[in-house]
Amino acid sequence: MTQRPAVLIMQRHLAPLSAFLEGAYDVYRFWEGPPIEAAHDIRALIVAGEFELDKSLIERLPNLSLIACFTAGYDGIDVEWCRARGLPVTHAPGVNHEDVADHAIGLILAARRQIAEGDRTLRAGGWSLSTRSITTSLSGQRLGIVGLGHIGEAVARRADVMRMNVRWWGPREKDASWPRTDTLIDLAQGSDILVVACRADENNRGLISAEVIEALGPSGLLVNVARGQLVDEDAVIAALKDGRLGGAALDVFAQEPTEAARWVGVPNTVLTPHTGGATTEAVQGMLMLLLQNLSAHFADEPLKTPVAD
Ligand SMILES: NC(=O)c1ccc[n+]([C@@H]2O[C@H](COP(=O)([O-])OP(=O)(O)OC[C@H]3O[C@@H](n4cnc5c(N)ncnc54)[C@H](O)[C@@H]3O)[C@@H](O)[C@H]2O)c1
Ligand SMILES: O=C(O)[C@H](O)CO
Repeated sequence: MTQRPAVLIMQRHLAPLSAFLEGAYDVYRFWEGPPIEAAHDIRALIVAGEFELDKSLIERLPNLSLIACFTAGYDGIDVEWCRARGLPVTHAPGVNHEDVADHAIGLILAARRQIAEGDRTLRAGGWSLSTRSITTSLSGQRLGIVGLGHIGEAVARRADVMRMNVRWWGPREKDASWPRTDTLIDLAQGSDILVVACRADENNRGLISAEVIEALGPSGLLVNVARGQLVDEDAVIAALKDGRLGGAALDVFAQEPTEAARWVGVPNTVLTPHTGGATTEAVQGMLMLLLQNLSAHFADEPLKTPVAD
């Protein structure tokens, strides 16, 4: 009988994948203890791309031949380093972007129309007939998108229907229906709402800097559905506290899970725990790609969705 390939799942929240892998693979789980005995057998790592992948672990697995990333983002993986060791990396592009775009619009609505705050006020008995909050209309708002990839485009399409005025910025010009600004600062200065939707890598850490936040200004809303490391989070908190930034609606954070205490007393924020792409449907699509990549790899066939660059 030929030996089944062994795979190692790195993060505990990916544990449900075991049930789909065990038919074809010997499955190890990192949180159950480093796979010292099985180190020689492990052929693939299964990872969530937002967590830093420990290079020293990779070096301890002599027969590792694939890094299979369950997620769209792969910022935690040093792809060049892996490539230099002949280790291909796969990910799950083009599967969860519509859900993330829905989430971004949800965050914008929650923040601008005070839906989350209204819910809190009502439940605390704060609804009185003597006052009524007046909120901001989304129609006509200038929406800036940082990174016009799968998510950025899906946000732009939704914003068009909602009669917002869309512009975008990214390092490369591309054929798109929406105008691209010359610089990120131009985009921030000319936006009421700035949605961060780009890939995160070592070159764009802190891209949404204090200067960009300043340019967005006291009535601007910052939305981040991409990665926390793209934003100078300390600068965002400071600007929110002293009114230099109007609001922030965030699904991703510098540290995940973010400390609840970090957000106490930070006004005009709507926060969600990195659930933008977490729908049953998207997860099924991501699982499908993971299984296809693994079986292609072990059959010596071309990978379905390798990291392209
Ligand atoms: N919140 C969530 O649950 C969730 C879900 C999926 C993806 N994400 C994150 O969102 C990112 C984008 O996802 P996608 O599916 O749109 O990926 P994508 O590859 O389709 O698009 C990424 C875009 O970023 C652009 N880009 C690269 N570097 C840039 C820079 N320095 N400045 C501006 N733009 C830049 C690229 O040109 C590309 O258009 C992922 O890499 C991931 O980190 C988050
Ligand atoms: O990149 C993704 O697919 C999501 O952020 C989940 O990690």
